[in-house]
Amino acid sequence: MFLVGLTGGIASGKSSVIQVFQQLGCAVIDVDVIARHVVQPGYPAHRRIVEAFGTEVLLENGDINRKVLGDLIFNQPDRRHLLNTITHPEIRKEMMKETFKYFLRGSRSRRTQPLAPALLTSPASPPVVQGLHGRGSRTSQLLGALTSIHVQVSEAPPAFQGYRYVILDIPLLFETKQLLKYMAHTVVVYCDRDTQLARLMQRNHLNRQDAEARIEAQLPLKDKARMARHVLDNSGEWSVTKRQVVLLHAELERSLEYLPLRLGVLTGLAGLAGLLYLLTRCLLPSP
Ligand SMILES: Nc1ncnc2c1ncn2[C@@H]1O[C@H](COP(=O)(O)OP(=O)(O)OP(=O)(O)O)[C@@H](O)[C@H]1O
Repeated sequence: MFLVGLTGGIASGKSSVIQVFQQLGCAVIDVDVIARHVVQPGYPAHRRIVEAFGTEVLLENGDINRKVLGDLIFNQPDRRHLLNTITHPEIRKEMMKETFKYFLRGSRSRRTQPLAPALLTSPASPPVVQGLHGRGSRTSQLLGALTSIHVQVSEAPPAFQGYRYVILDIPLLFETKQLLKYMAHTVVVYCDRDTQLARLMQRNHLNRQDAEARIEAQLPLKDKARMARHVLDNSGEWSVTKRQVVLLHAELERSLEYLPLRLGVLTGLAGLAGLLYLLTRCLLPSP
């Protein structure tokens, strides 16, 4: 199994893309959900945050008041660093736990493939995607090859159990960089700025100025796209984005990067079984 970090910008389409991966049967971990989970009352990070920042960061029900905490660390690098040193190890631990659960669970990806057939029967020929760094022409070639790739996705023999890769949805993957080293692949859900602005204004009912301020507060999406190994260009029609997701899923499924960990675990288990066998033979009296 290997990890795939997925990120993007505000309203660039991350949640929409994640939904497609889920429909394809992929394992997805939302790191934002984990970050909220580990600071709940009763967890070590909650206690340490209260020790470090005082009870004024608490709501009446004992939950962390994220707004107050956010204001406290705003423009305060030392305090932000302190908060990160409290939360990041807990987030990492939880993330690894969730990943391990997926490692143990069987794959649903061979059984649930509702999206790909729908895409294949779509009568519309896919428009050319104008991606970054000349990706547009390559993307359209790949889109043309979708049919053969789909066959590989859906008809691959059930030669393995467990997920080959897990997607981690990490909004600040490139900003904090903390989790980058664990990712075998990085994916950015990109869309051009005008489209991002229009979608953000529409979705959040914002005026242009407020929407622009929110976009400006983030690392530019173009920079994130340059740092990523894969870019899903969501500037165009949704059907085009869905096809890109199917292609990327097929590429990741074909990758052999899942093998080292699986072989390592299998070798470890075999070694353990051998050891137990030898111990039993030595300790039990022979008949
Ligand atoms: N290709 C598309 N065509 C039209 N609308 C789209 C497309 N992709 C996404 N949208 C719309 O744009 C909005 C933003 O998408 P989405 O919520 O998936 O983005 P996000 O990156 O998860 O946003 P955030 O991080 O701000 O929560 C939504 O209203 C969604 O329906």
